Amino acid sequence: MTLHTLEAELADERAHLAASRAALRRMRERAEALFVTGEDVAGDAYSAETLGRTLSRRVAELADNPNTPLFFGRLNFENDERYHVGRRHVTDDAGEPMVLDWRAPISRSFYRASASDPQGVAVRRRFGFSGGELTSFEDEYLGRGEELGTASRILTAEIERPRVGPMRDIVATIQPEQDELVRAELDESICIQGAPGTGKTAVGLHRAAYLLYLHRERLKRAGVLIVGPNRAFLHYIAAVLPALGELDVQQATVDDLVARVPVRATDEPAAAAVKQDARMAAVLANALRARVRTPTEPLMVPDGSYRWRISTEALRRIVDEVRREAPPYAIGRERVRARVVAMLVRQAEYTSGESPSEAWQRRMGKAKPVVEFLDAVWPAVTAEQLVFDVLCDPPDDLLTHAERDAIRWAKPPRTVKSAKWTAADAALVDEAAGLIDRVPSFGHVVIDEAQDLSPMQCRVIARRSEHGSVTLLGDLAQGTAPWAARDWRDTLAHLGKPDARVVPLRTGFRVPEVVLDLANRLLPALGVDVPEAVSLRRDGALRVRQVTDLESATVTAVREASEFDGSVGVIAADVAVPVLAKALAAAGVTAGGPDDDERVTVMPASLAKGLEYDHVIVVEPADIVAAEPRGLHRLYVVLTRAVSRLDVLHHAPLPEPIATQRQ
Ligand SMILES: Nc1ncnc2c1ncn2[C@@H]1O[C@H](COP(=O)(O)OP(=O)(O)OP(=O)(O)O)[C@@H](O)[C@H]1O
Repeated sequence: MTLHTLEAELADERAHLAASRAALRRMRERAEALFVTGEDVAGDAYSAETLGRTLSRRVAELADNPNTPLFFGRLNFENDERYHVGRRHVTDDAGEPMVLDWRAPISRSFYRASASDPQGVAVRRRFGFSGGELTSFEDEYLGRGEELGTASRILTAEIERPRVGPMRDIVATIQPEQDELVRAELDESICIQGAPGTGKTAVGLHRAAYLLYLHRERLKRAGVLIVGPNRAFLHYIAAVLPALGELDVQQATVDDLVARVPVRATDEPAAAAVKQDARMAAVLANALRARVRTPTEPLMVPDGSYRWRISTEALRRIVDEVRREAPPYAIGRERVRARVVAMLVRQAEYTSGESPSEAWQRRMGKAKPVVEFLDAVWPAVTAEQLVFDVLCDPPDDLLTHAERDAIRWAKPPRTVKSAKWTAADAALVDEAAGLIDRVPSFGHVVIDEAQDLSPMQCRVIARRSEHGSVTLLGDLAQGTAPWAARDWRDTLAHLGKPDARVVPLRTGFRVPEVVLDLANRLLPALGVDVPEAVSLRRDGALRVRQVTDLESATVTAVREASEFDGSVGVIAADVAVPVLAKALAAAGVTAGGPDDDERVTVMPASLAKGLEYDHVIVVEPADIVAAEPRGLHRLYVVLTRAVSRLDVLHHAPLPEPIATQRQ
């Protein structure tokens, strides 16, 4: 292409961008006008409110961010059809498409077409932007067998771009192996095993956006949930889905999901290990089942001049039947009540020849002898009470003596209300609540950093995805919890999705090759069978230095790092964080904590999972390793947070696997 035609093409594309922006503005104005008149057209207050909410959401979805390009690609098909591909549909006043949503079926070829399978695409064009300004483009003549693949300059620039602030979407550069996962069917549950920086989180979030686009009504009703390991992580990913126009997604940690009791205590490791074990589900189920008693006497219900009677035998049959049906406990109680009332109805009909009224039936259901009977054979119980009783005196059916001792309350609280629950107790209470009543299920749940979920935490999520599907994201090598998974099949079984496909992702988009080489030296010591990531990035820098004074070396390293663009993360053992933060403050460096959006962050190693910084300064790896039983796994997580440069500062000798060069 000559310079002249190149300039002319750029000018055309810029004109299309401007026209698309104007069209989007008009779409928004129309939505706003509808929003204003919505109240007049809706028949009643309720519909007005629902319509108002839908329209105001629509207005919000059509917001245009001047720094985010409206389109990032173009497809020219062999049949001369031409489409721009972007973050959302934009149509002109006549309803003709100006930009196609990246999730539309036609857009799929933007991600999947290749020289060997052009899918009817003659030319694929990628656009380069700088701050919302269209600055360049790159053409691939797939129809002629030409393709750039990962050699694309625009892809490389996007991957190597300095990071600032929260995570961004990757719609412009989703890779074919990622796209296959993003566009998997709603009914399919998938587990993605990927080394650090292979785009698992990105894929999970884009899959959520894709499914919402394709199954909007169904998922709006049931909901989509993203589960992340902690608040800092949720904060980091929070902007991705709204940037893709998806505002209706709930984000939570497992602790948020089970927050029906306040957490005011922590468990000893031995107690936590037992409480997080899957057997606790059976312990609770057995304890609940044991509350149901076999009726031993007949039931007499006085009713005016009558006195109805149900024999012990008939009552037994009712209770046994409901037991066999095994509904949630509270529903079981109501079923027994309903069947008792049905027997009373039959007796009344037989005696009077008439069907008793519904009011009579309600009255019978609440009659004192009926309630006393229910309280005796199928007593009502709360989830809190059930767990309280189990922890006061753990039953001996499934746990060993030592395990029972580990979880037994040393000093039992006087009442359920005064109990000091731990995080693991909260999951037990949630389990109990799930045994007692039905839990509404989300349509789709994305679970990030899933390798750290305990069996009981998996069950918390399983209850909320029973009628939906899941996308499980994780890396067995990054498992730091005592109960971290060693085999995805176990996690999937606890999640109730044993047949989910386990798919590996291997191409690393974050961590430069030199840094990955260092981190990969830890892999053989981690005891898990996972493939190493292969980095796409040949740039980046690694410095490993032994220093005499860690604090002053950290201050110097932060100053040096601040010379470059992008974020700086100082990661150290949790106990060292206050000391380092103080040293930085004393030196006049502004640094934030996990929840701030400062350019420099001092991050405890235990919260670094899932995050990334352009420049990472790891302080004293030996302390990070020594701080916890799975310290080497933690170090692997920490070393793989760097996007461009990694400084390792140590005073003590480096941990063995990274002290020696790999052969
Ligand atoms: N196709 C892509 N194009 C551009 N950037 C990408 C692509 N895929 C991933 N990235 C970038 O690579 C980085 C790592 O992605 P992400 O956090 O999703 O990886 P991850 O596998 O979840 O990592 P970890 O296991 O460390 O949590 C992010 O900055 C993301 O934007």
